[in-house]
Amino acid sequence: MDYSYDNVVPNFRLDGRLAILTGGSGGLAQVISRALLAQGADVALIDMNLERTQNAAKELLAWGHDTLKGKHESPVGQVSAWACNIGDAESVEATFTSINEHHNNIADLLINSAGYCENFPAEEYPAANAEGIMRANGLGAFFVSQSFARPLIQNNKKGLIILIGSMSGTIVNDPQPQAMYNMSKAGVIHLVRSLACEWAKYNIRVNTLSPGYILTPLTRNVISGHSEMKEAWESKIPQKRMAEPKEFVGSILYLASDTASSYTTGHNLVVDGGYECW
Ligand SMILES: NC(=O)c1ccc[n+]([C@@H]2O[C@H](COP(=O)([O-])OP(=O)(O)OC[C@H]3O[C@@H](n4cnc5c(N)ncnc54)[C@H](O)[C@@H]3O)[C@@H](O)[C@H]2O)c1
Ligand SMILES: OC[C@@H](O)C(O)[C@H](O)CO
Repeated sequence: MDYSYDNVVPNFRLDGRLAILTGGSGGLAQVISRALLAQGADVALIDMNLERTQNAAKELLAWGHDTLKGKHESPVGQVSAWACNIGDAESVEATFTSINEHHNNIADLLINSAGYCENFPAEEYPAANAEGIMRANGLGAFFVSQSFARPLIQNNKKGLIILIGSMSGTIVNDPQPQAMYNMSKAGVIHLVRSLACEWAKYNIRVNTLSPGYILTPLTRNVISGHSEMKEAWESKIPQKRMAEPKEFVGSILYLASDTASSYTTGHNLVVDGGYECW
């Protein structure tokens, strides 16, 4: 047995890696992107609106230069910003090709954080909305995985995909009605299992990170003006509070690390303050 330091202690550095982070100007992405940069990765942010994404990229890089100076020997990574609707397969393919060309690398870490939630009673859910959310949250997760994996497979390079699911993929939230969001996230969790099995032979690991309630713009939309909603949610969480985005960084770095999670694929890592236990 090799008991050398490197064989025993996992390494969470991401030097030389090119990470693509969708939903790149969103609440969860703001902290995940900083963690990726801090660990040495180059980061390409994708979101719907170019200006917002460019602003997020500027803030990220400024944070990197202010905060990471002297923290590690490697220089602060490159950051880029891209506008793309992940529900549009052609646009996803073109964007991923441009990202790899721009960074002169093949992206080997994908974190799909793009997504949204909306509330309609199931019997009144408009068909166009149902299609829209399934396209973004469900098909979008598939399209970004395809465009990420193709060049890796062609170039025989290993890679890691983390699709952000939700506890809504395995439980039904209460009291807000969100059948299509729940269906989309259940789809993501099983998509991950399918891709993990198909792509293990290419050295591409695929996992889901499923958060519980996090304080971000997504949930603020739901609870703004409805403090009773937040109270109802928190009463059902054993830890009795919503999460902060920073509480997901450890899980992301665990799944992204080749040494810490080399034997983890097809997994749904639920981080929910204990919500699913009750
Ligand atoms: N906030 C929570 O409580 C919570 C809990 C569980 C899971 N999640 C999931 O975490 C992820 C991040 O959510 P967040 O809380 O940061 O929300 P957020 O609204 O702050 O960020 C989501 C981002 O995704 C982008 N986006 C939406 N549809 C897109 C599309 N079709 N193409 C490209 N970008 C798109 C939005 O513009 C937004 O910037 C989502 O997938 C969400 O479903 C959130
Ligand atoms: O289940 C937690 C999240 O997916 C999300 O915050 C919620 O479902 C929004 O209503």
